[in-house]
Amino acid sequence: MTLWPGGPWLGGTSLETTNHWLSPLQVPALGLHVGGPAMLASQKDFNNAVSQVKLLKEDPGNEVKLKLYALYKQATEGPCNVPKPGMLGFINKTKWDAWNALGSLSKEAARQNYVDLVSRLSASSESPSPEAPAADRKQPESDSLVVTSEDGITTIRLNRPAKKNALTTQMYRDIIAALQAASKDESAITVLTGSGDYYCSGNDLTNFTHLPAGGLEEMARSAAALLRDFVNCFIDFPKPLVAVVNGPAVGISVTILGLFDVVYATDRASFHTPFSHLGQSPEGCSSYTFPKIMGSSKAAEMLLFGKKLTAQEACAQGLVTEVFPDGTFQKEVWARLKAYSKLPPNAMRISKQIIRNREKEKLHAVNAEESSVLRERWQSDECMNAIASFLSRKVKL
Ligand SMILES: CCCCCC/C=C/C(=O)SCCNC(=O)CCNC(=O)[C@H](O)C(C)(C)COP(=O)(O)OP(=O)(O)OC[C@H]1O[C@@H](n2cnc3c(N)ncnc32)[C@H](O)[C@@H]1OP(=O)(O)O
Repeated sequence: MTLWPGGPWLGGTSLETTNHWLSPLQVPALGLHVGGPAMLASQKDFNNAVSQVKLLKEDPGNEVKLKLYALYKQATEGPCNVPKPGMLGFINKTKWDAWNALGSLSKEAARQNYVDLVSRLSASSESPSPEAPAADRKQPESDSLVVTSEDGITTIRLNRPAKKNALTTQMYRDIIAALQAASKDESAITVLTGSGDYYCSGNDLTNFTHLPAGGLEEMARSAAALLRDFVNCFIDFPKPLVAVVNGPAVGISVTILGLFDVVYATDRASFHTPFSHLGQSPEGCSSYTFPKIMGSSKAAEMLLFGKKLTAQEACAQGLVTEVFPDGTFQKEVWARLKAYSKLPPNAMRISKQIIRNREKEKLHAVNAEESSVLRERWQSDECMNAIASFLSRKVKL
């Protein structure tokens, strides 16, 4: 919805009664000037600003347009003096509210505030956008992650195919940075996928071999903190997040799927969470999301006994949205995502917000608990022995 559908931003309005709930003293809280006439803009400055506003390259958004409207009315007509529109005149009522909220701000101060606001808008529309597509922003520290932005989709690609896209500590950090950037860029949808035949083989087990000066205890502490930050980014990610599961998925790459909005998988994919085999315990909020998604006994079979699911089974249990034949997987999935990326981005964000907000507090609490349990597990003999077995090539999952 736009507040000025099809018309000029500063279109007129017919309004009724006054209702001042925002006093002039509260106006500075909105970043508005209430100072004396000595520092105020001239009528000419104001007229220039009115012309300049029509030349802005970018639509400043409804909130700013509303502020501009209110200041313009205050500067040209003084305090709101027209009747408040009825409930059905929603747009006019919103505009009236904005004007009326300026209370008894003087015409001169309103003029100055209008000029200041337009000058800030002009400056920011001329400088490069801070929300450039991810492809134009700082790339990850290593080649193991590739971030691109195209057709309204930011794609975060795990790119370590020789190691089945196992996640190094640097990759966790780079994914965090990529998600933070994607949450602010211009794309409508964000995708996580993998290069090569695997989606991801989970945590790189050699992460546990780089012991810091503080020893095992310090390693476990810092890994738990990183894990918690990593999962928090998925919990809080504000846009539609889609997993394009291009092959088998193991460990944390499976558990975080419960935090994605949509999961598309090739029929070659499998889903494996061998935590008990590794002397570890679930993470990625799966101890909460999996029982919710698939029921407690199916979740237990995966999370306690490490049952590996085929793509079809994962789909039947609700972890995967849809399975595609491997031969047409990429073509079908990207065509669909391109179409979805054309949907109104704000509507998608808001819908996600409504769905996620109800759960956010719980998810953060679960993440904190899972990370702290793992911190202990990583220092256990069971875990150390399992990792040593993998690294000495005795065990493959
Ligand atoms: C900040 C810390 C947060 C921690 C969060 C907690 C996360 C928990 C988990 O994710 S638990 C799951 C951990 N993952 C695994 O246990 C998988 C281990 N890998 C395997 O079992 C197998 O490699 C396989 C089944 C994934 C694939 O088998 P295969 O097709 O036979 O390939 P290779 O084994 O020959 O693998 C090729 C190459 O990649 C190396 N590699 C694969 N996965 C990992 C891994 N997870 N960690 C380290 N290295 C991995 C493998 O060693 C081979 O390397 P090489 O060619 O021999 O140098």
